[in-house]
Amino acid sequence: MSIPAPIQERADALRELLHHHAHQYYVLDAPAIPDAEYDKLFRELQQLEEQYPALRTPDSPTQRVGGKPLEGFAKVRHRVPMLSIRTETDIEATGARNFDARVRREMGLKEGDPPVDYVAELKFDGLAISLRYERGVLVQAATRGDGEIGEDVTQNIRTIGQIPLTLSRARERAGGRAAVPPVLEVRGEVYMRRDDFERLNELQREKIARGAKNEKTFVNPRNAAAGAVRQLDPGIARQRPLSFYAYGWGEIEGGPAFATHYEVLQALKAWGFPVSDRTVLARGADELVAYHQAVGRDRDGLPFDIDGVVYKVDDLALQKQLGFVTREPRWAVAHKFPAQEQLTTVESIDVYVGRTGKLTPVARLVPVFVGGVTVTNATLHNEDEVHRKDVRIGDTVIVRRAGDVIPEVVAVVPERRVAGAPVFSMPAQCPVCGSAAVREEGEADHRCTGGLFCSAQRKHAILHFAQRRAMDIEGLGEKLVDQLVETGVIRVLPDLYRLGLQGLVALERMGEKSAQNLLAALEQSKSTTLPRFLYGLGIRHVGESTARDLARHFGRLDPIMDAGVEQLLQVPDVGPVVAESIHAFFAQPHNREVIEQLRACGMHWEEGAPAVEAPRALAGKTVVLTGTLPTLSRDEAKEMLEAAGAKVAGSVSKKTDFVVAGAEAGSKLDKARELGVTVLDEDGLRQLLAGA
Ligand SMILES: NC(=O)c1ccc[n+]([C@@H]2O[C@H](COP(=O)([O-])OP(=O)(O)OC[C@H]3O[C@@H](n4cnc5c(N)ncnc54)[C@H](O)[C@@H]3O)[C@@H](O)[C@H]2O)c1
Ligand SMILES: [Zn+2]
Repeated sequence: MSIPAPIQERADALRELLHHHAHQYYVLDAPAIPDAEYDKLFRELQQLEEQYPALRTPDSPTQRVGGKPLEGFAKVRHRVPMLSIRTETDIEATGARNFDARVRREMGLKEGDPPVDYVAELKFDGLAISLRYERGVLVQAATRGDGEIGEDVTQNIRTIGQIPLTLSRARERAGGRAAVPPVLEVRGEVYMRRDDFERLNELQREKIARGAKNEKTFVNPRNAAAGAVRQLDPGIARQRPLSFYAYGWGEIEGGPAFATHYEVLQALKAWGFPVSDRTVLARGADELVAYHQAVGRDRDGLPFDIDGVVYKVDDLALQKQLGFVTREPRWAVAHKFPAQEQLTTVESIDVYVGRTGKLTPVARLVPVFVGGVTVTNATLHNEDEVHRKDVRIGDTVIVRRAGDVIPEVVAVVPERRVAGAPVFSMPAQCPVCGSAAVREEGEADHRCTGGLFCSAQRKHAILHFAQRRAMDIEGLGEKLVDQLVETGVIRVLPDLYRLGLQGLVALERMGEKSAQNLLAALEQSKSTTLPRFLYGLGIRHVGESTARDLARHFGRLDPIMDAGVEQLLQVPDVGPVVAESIHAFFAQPHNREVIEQLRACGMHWEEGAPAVEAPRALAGKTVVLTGTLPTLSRDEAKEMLEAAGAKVAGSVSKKTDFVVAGAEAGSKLDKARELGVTVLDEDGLRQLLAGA
């Protein structure tokens, strides 16, 4: 049959594309598209080749396993090849039934003949490894590579705690039948748990934030695991938390004879390998279907990623009889679940304002089915994340949803970017209320500064204002605030003081008595103190003690509202971050308006004169600490001294006023004596401070 030119062209294009992506995935551990996308292209080529067998070339991706070994690793020739597994459609039930039907046909079983026994296993999403033990000792670990030749990764694999370096002979000694064979190749999956993965990426993000070059975050646990195993530097591999499950074997020489796959797995367990407790015996297609469904239900709750389940014929003689096709055994099949990563398009990048005023960029997506649910948006965390991933409107992106983790944009597919797509920037104003949005130094998040006015923060602001340590409005709890805000009764804080009995009684679950009590509490709250009022405003970084300091320093509210950063810095314990935050808050006209309205509602407090700072007892004194004090730590002593106004210095000089010396004080004490500086012990220090 001759091949039509367009078909030939498409097949060539697919082969090239698949080669490219296989190289990215297997060799570089840097997949550029999600597996689901790769599988789609793969199936398309497979179908063309089935239709036109002449298209099938030995180097076609459909005829080969994995990728070439990476330069830099020694090569290992597998004595028993490491194969791939045929994937059944991910449509419910049919995957298992098709497989069972095929096996029965191959074996010449008829309807009414007994069901076939299978082992059902999880399909771990990691990296296949072959572990070679000679006389019970791990001598070599190799990746699958192209199935024939893998990479020697023994050094890296040795760092994985779950992989035994020597096989357990406990059973053997106990006279069990699981005597350790002189040669044993164990095959299994190296993977990374989801929590380990999240932690690793968190660390990576911190490193990048601190300016580390050549560091990156990982797209998914599989990618992180593969990257760690195929790492030329075992020092780095050691820092990556990896886990392992055994599910098969290669060469076995000597040792006990096994009749079934399941028996071998039990022996592997006895020799010290982790074997998943979700590995079960299943009889016939029905039990496979039930297994697929049960695992599908539990998938999100597993601590690691799986991309499906694997069914294997249990009887080893039958396995042999069924044999292999080019790259896959006929006695096993993978039955996949909906992919946890998919491609979709970013329709817009919106900025969401949280209840505490935090701005979060969110990608609105063309709806996509991923990890078993339809996802329409994904968090982009913060400005730096958007820039690091360089996500832009119109981009094709990989979205991941695994476990209960919220969907995330893991990467952009750069080749599919629309020309001229603008770089994303965070808005300078809060998209909800229009107040200035600021990002403090050393912080990743932008925040809305319109805390009192912003409707996104309304509930939070009211609850904060009402709490015991602020306005102390008894009876104004979370449920009531929700109701008041959601029904539109309260739009801004001062609306609280405009509540009437009738309006309140009209609310759900509000009796007349509690309404009266609330009104009384509100009335009472009008008479307050300046520190409570300041604290109640919910200015970022202004806790109760800063509110007290501000009130004491300025005496009245107006000068605080009008203070510049420099003036705010005069307040004890107010540093640049706090000063900026206070200044930004009062710079918002909306916030000032709300404060004016509150005053107009009758909110009042006693105002006083600005405090004259009482001079602190050790102001201007320089103190040096040396040696170990009996009860105070160095930090505690330093803190106490600084609170009393002293400067704590690192070395003794003529300018030193006191040296506080503990046990094992060294040269600093000698120097102090030499210069005639007063030396104190811990008691002396306490007396000095007490006098302060
Ligand atoms: N995103 C990309 O660009 C890209 C490129 C190439 C391949 N891929 C992905 O890689 C996979 C290709 O398939 P493959 O040939 O590597 O084989 P496979 O992953 O479909 O199946 C074989 C592998 O399954 C693993 N496995 C997990 N649990 C197992 C168990 N209980 N028993 C036996 N094996 C188990 C082993 O590592 C084995 O090598 C596909 O999922 C494909 O989407 C993606
Ligand atoms: Zn706002």
